[in-house]
Amino acid sequence: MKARLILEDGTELTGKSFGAVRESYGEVIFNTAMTGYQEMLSDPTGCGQIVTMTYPLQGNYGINRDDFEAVRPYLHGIVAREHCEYPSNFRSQQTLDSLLKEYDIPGISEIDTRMLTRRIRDKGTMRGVITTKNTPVEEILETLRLRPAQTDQVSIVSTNRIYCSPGRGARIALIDYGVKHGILRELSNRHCDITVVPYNTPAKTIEQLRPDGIVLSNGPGNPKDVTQAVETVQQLMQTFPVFGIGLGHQLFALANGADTEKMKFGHHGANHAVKDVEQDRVMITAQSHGYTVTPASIENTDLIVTHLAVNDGTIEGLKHKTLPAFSVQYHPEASPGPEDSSYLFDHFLNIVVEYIKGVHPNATTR
Ligand SMILES: NC(=O)CC[C@H](N)C(=O)O
Repeated sequence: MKARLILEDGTELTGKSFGAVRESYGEVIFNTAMTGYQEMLSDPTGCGQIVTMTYPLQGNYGINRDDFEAVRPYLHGIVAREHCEYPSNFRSQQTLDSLLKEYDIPGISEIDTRMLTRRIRDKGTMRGVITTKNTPVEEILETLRLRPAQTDQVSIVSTNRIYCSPGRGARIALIDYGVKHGILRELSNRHCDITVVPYNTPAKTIEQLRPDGIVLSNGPGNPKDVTQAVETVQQLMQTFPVFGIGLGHQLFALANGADTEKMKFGHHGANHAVKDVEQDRVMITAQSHGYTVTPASIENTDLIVTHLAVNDGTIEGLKHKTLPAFSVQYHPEASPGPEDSSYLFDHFLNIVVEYIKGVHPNATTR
């Protein structure tokens, strides 16, 4: 069946429908990862996005039980050069097409994704629609113009009640703004006693859990849409070690008086070089963000820039001058992508152990 992708600048591309047959609106971004479509389409950070995959073939190794980054995918659509209907992989349990149908997510293939990516790079991220209907372009553009920007993504993807993933190690309160399973896996591998709390949990409730450290998760949308988070982070960082990832990094910056801004087309992929300025070392990282911390806004804060993106010099990591709190814009849990940065979880847990010793000088069990 024929489908069209229409962008707010009037671009109209015709391709072939796969996945759900449904009209879907979203922010059209491009992702440069060469593998990992299952992880990317189930990363809650993508809630509200139509993702153009720059790697030309999608679906060729199918979908398996184990590589999801959330219980369900939240993407608003996927754009591919070529979609493979007959996957070949020993782990494959279903096709990309059937997964998208199951969750009512439309896909469009046979699109010139190189041209589309260049257009997004030139004009910046644009809103768009995938549709199989024959609605005239002018009518669709008018609907796009009138549609308010989505601001409720975090409340859609966050858990709505507290749950535990028990362990015998450090007790970590993880604030779920749209957490990827990769972060839970990294903490579980290190025996953490994890309590996941909804995005709007008050600081007092989190304090009552008596955590040893706080992780602020990744998540979708504009950090400024998560209004109550700033105050919560401000309170928690006075008492506990804090590690922010992705949206958690941006909220940590806002909580310290810095500012964030929208990027032209963001960083989405599994091959972004980041420089650790203190260690003078470069890592290849997984990234997925459309917002960034404004460099000039750091000046009068207690924050220090620890990491920079090699391609465009944007801020990729921060730490507090005096408190045991730090954050990274990229994804140290990879999923998908290189695991160069998993040492950050060890770094955080070392800080947590120091904190435990400070609070309980005789602690021996951890
Ligand atoms: N990686 C993330 O958590 C993304 C943060 C935020 N939604 C952004 O697009 O910038």
